[in-house]
Amino acid sequence: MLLEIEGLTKEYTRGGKTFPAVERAELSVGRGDFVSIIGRSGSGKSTLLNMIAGFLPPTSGSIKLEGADLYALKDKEISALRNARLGYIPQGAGALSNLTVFDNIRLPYFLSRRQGDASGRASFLLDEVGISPLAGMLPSQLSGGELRRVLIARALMNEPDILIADEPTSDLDIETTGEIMELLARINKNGTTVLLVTHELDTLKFGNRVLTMAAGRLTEE
Ligand SMILES: Nc1ncnc2c1ncn2[C@@H]1O[C@H](COP(=O)(O)OP(=O)(O)OP(=O)(O)O)[C@@H](O)[C@H]1O
Repeated sequence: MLLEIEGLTKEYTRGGKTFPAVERAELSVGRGDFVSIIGRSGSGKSTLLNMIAGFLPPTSGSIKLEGADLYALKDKEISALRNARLGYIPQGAGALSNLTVFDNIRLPYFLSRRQGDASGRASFLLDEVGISPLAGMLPSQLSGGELRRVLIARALMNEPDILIADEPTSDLDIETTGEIMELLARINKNGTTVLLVTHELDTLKFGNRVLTMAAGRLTEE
């Protein structure tokens, strides 16, 4: 199994009270899956994704990537593994404002790997996500949909095993949302596993599995 989540719990303490933002979540994701997780604001979706992406240690439970327990690793090893094997598309903006589109896309490559043709791969990805003419622009010169494409290309730079997207269309209009979702579906068809968090029902049809998050509990339809 590519990704195996067992008994995953994250508790927060606020105002002297401890509560589970994610409670005993179970999820197995195989290669080639396109998994959508839908839930209302505050249901625990970002908390779950942040744990999967290696940013947030769980209170209990485990996350295994091809059998290797993520949080048994040291922080540095988690960062290296994230950079090499997980493509993370953050919510909202997320591109570095002083770098061009091209350099934003190449960035993950220079954070760890030093072999191969980074520029060639970045050019290929620019074309793949349909923004080749924008290579030399700065993020501030792009529309929301174009910026989203930059973040998708950047997440694909190191050929990740799994692409993780946190509400990638929440700030986009209906038409642009459709285009971005079709792009994600095509990337999935080409072999990349996708894990998407959303609160929009319309985006569910693009995946092959749907789970619901409600008050920290994850259930499959
Ligand atoms: N650092 C924190 N400390 C305490 N409580 C937190 C913290 N982060 C999130 N929470 C709470 O945990 C719950 C789950 O939050 P989370 O952000 O995971 O939900 P979400 O489903 O992603 O919401 P949204 O769609 O609005 O981003 C919420 O009640 C939230 O207020």
